[in-house]
Amino acid sequence: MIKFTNLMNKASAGGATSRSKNIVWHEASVTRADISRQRSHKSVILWFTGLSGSGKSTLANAVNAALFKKGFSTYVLDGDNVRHGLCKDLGFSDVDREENIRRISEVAKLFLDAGIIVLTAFVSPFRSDRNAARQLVDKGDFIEVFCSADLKTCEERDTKGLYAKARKGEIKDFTGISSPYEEPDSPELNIETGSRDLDKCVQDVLCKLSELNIIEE
Ligand SMILES: Nc1ncnc2c1ncn2[C@@H]1O[C@H](COP(=O)(O)OS(=O)(=O)O)[C@@H](OP(=O)(O)O)[C@H]1O
Ligand SMILES: Nc1ncnc2c1ncn2[C@@H]1O[C@H](COP(=O)(O)OP(=O)(O)O)[C@@H](O)[C@H]1O
Repeated sequence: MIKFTNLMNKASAGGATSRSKNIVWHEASVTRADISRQRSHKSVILWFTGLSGSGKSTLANAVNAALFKKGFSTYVLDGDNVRHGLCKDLGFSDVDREENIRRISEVAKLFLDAGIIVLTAFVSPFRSDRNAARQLVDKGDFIEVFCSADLKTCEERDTKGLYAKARKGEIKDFTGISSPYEEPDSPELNIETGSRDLDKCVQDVLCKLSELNIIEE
């Protein structure tokens, strides 16, 4: 299924560009490189994507705890939480999801500039939106972590009872049921969160960070 892009939305995006024409970029006096040197680690965006119930929040928070314990500066941006504040005006139509991911991508980029390892846990079902997030930052700054758990497993877990509601038609546009999930083509990490032990999944992520010289084990 192809994502429906609202033409009105595109038109207002053009308006935003013209509104910002008198705005001048101000260079920071403390740079990301300065922060990185002081903290002895690089910053990066770890972008967890997958179906509801695939294990994004669990894995992102477990990786966060492991990194925090080692003394790294980290932060988790979680879909459910962000939708209580910054994105509380958004629903789950294709257009709203696109705007949700656009805002989160910009916020994640700010965390990157602040020298923080930022872990985002959003369904982010559309390839184009995830690729747009990737394009916002330099090569190597964006690590896509596909939480790979099939629909059957996620539905059996149904930790929030949302699949049952979606099957009964009580929630519309539910990912995997009545709204598509487009799997990543070539994520930096493909983790079998449907079948692999959580501890092993955490190790997979830490190994990747070490291999990429983001952290030193
Ligand atoms: N229609 C529909 N589709 C998918 N998910 C739904 C929906 N309605 C509510 N929820 C709950 O909202 C969480 C997903 O929010 P996200 O911001 O991650 O979604 S998205 O990236 O904008 O697609 C998602 O959280 P997770 O289960 O942690 O993925 C659900 O709890
Ligand atoms: N390897 C794993 N990684 C992450 N979650 C797992 C794993 N194995 C089992 N789970 C379980 O799957 C459920 C996933 O829920 P959650 O993290 O809220 O998913 P999501 O954020 O993708 O909706 C949790 O109950 C978690 O304990």
